[in-house]
Amino acid sequence: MSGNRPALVGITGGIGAGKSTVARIFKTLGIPVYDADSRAKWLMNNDRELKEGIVSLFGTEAYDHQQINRTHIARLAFSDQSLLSSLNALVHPAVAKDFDQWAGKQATPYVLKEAALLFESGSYQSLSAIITVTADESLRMRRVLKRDAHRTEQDVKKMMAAQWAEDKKAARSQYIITNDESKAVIPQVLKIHAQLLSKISG
Ligand SMILES: CC(C)(COP(=O)(O)OP(=O)(O)OC[C@H]1O[C@@H](n2cnc3c(N)ncnc32)[C@H](O)[C@@H]1O)[C@@H](O)C(=O)NCCC(=O)NCCS
Ligand SMILES: Nc1ncnc2c1ncn2[C@@H]1O[C@H](COP(=O)(O)OP(=O)(O)OP(=O)(O)O)[C@@H](O)[C@H]1O
Repeated sequence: MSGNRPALVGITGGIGAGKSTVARIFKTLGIPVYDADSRAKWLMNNDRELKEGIVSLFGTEAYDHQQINRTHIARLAFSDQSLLSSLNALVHPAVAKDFDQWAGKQATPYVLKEAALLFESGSYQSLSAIITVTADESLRMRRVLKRDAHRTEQDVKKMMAAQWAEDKKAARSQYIITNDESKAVIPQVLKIHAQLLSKISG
């Protein structure tokens, strides 16, 4: 993990695990964070080629006043595995390219790519290390239902079914952060931050 560009570190975890919450702590340490969910949406709203691909998959209803219709796309994609794979095949390469450009502009020892699907999308292969944030499924479900009033338990179950199980992600990760409210999170972040800095400088 050396060179002029920052080392690329992924932070992942299932829906509701607390990736964004943990990533915010890294941000307070000065580490730039690329938020794949929100960049994906920005690209889906602004990249002409991507927009055309999405309309061809989901129809003109995919956009409402030039903005992606998230409810429409989520309802269809999370109920149809092949449609979800086609959506992923359009969006993930665009996000990978955007991340690469973004990372090239950062000047810190490492940057974080925050994404729910680092393993599933294969993008882990271009990263030096992966941090997985874990919490059990029932806690994740409770958190998401509390955070996202528009989602039902059924909606969240479908999203979970489209993601790898946490233990499978954790087994392939270099660092694990337990975010199940049994263990303080900040000390775990500080330890990993120090380990990453030492690995990069050494
Ligand atoms: C279906 C969409 C429009 C729903 O938008 P919405 O604002 O309701 O949800 P949001 O994007 O915030 O996602 C919430 C969570 O759902 C899960 N999720 C999102 N996309 C996917 C996916 N393709 N497969 C599995 N889980 C997913 C993640 O845990 C994510 O953090 C949106 O999630 C989307 O476009 N997904 C496909 C693109 C993608 O894979 N984005 C993820 C980052 S690359
Ligand atoms: N340790 C914690 N204690 C209490 N609430 C928490 C904790 N960690 C996360 N949360 C809450 O749980 C919800 C989910 O967390 P967060 O949005 O960080 O998860 P995420 O993994 O980024 O989810 P998604 O995959 O949906 O983007 C948020 O409302 C957040 O405030």
